[in-house]
Amino acid sequence: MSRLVIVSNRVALPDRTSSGGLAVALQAALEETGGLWFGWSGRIDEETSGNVSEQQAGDIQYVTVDLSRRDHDDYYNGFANRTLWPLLHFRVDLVDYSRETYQAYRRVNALFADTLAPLLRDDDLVWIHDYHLIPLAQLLRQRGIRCRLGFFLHVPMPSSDLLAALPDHNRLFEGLSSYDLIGFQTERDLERFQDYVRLFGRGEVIESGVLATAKGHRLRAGAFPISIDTARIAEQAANAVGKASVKRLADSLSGRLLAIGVDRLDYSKGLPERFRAFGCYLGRHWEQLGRLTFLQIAPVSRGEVAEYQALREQLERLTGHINGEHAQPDWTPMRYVNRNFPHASLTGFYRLARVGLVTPLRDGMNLVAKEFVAAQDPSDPGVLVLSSFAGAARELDGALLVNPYDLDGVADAIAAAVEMPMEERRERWSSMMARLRTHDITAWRRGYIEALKAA
Ligand SMILES: O=P(O)(O)OC[C@H]1O[C@H](O[C@H]2O[C@H](CO)[C@@H](O)[C@H](O)[C@H]2O)[C@H](O)[C@@H](O)[C@@H]1O
Ligand SMILES: O=c1ccn([C@@H]2O[C@H](COP(=O)(O)OP(=O)(O)O)[C@@H](O)[C@H]2O)c(=O)[nH]1
Repeated sequence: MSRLVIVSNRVALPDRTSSGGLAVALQAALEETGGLWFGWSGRIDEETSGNVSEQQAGDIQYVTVDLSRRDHDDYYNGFANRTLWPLLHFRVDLVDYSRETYQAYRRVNALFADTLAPLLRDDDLVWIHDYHLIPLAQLLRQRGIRCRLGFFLHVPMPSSDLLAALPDHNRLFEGLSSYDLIGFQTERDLERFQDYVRLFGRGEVIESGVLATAKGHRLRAGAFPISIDTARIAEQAANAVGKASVKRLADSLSGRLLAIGVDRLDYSKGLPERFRAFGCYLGRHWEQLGRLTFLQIAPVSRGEVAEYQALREQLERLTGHINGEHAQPDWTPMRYVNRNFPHASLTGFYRLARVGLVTPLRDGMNLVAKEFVAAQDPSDPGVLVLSSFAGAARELDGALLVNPYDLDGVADAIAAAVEMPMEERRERWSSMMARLRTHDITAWRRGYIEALKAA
């Protein structure tokens, strides 16, 4: 059997906590098969990049590389998170491009290729993840690597006119043609990629999912919606009811209903809009005043990047403003927490909630939406209010779908969730849960790996 080698910038090392969906999902996938996980150590060396560390946990071998302060600033904070991240989330207005950070991006990809190449065997299946590592396959091929190389994009693929705004976009996206298979979160992302290949890559779409590049190279692409370990989340949530942190939250509600949001503190998640929509709900639905408390968990993410710092300040102001306007002596409508919680508590929090608020402006998938559903009590499930701009909206048909820019619409959806009769809540939840039971993390991994073997 081939060994699975996963490569990603973010690695969920056994001794670290991280709150991104990629790390959570890949950890679950590797636990089933074992294999090698290669990527950044999460450590910054003041002097140089390239110090390699190894550790083993169960059947998973971790090999990671430290980055220098300069590479971390220019590759991770810079080109990955100030150029590609906003571009791929349709935020051309926030794109900050410089040749210097692009050079650093290529330099770190070359470092990854140099370190990884000697570890690879011919029959390995190498699965490379996300926008940090687009050029890696080309660089590995240049180093004589012949094994199968797959790529998965966790974030959205925007329309080709937006991609074309990136200087040197042809050179960057041409790198994708060295992969045997390119995976996207949704069919819509795949369609937009195919448009780009036709319009700007001078390639051809032979049939859906089979492309010919300008140089005549054939490659495959497909939609593989990522998912969660549904059974494990459901079990964790049921067990979490007895946990002290969950009991404390339940007691603190004093009989009121709970609405919950769980997101990295990122502008793609639509948090200012969500906070304002909650303020709108308090104003528009005064008949429900005092019935619902909103808890937003938002661990700080990419905190060295200016746009993320500005967002944090904006959310602090908004929370103060909304609470100041609507709080009563014995009730604060909004709780805002910048801490990272383990799944053992988080799943219990989801289960306590009547309303799950997942309203990103754009999101590749959004695993929180799926976790919220899987964590519910089948006899008394909560209601998911979900942005139609999250990849998850394509699958979770029992959610109340909203446009996150329509604050009144989101406010009305919150009110509808509060009033929704038990029978309708159960119906909506059952159809979503049925989907998540069959399309779980194992189905995602198997679906992709089978397609990579066949490519
Ligand atoms: O590694 P970080 O910079 O701390 O960021 C965390 C991750 O954020 C993004 O996650 C995406 O992947 C999820 C799983 O497929 C998906 O549900 C979500 O919609 C995406 O935003 C990013 O793409 C990852 O590379 C980061 O590790
Ligand atoms: O305090 C937290 C906040 C988030 N998460 C996890 O981080 C992931 C977030 O993934 P999602 O796809 O929703 O968004 P991303 O952060 O990857 O953009 C989910 O598994 C969450 O349960 C967590 O473990 N603790």
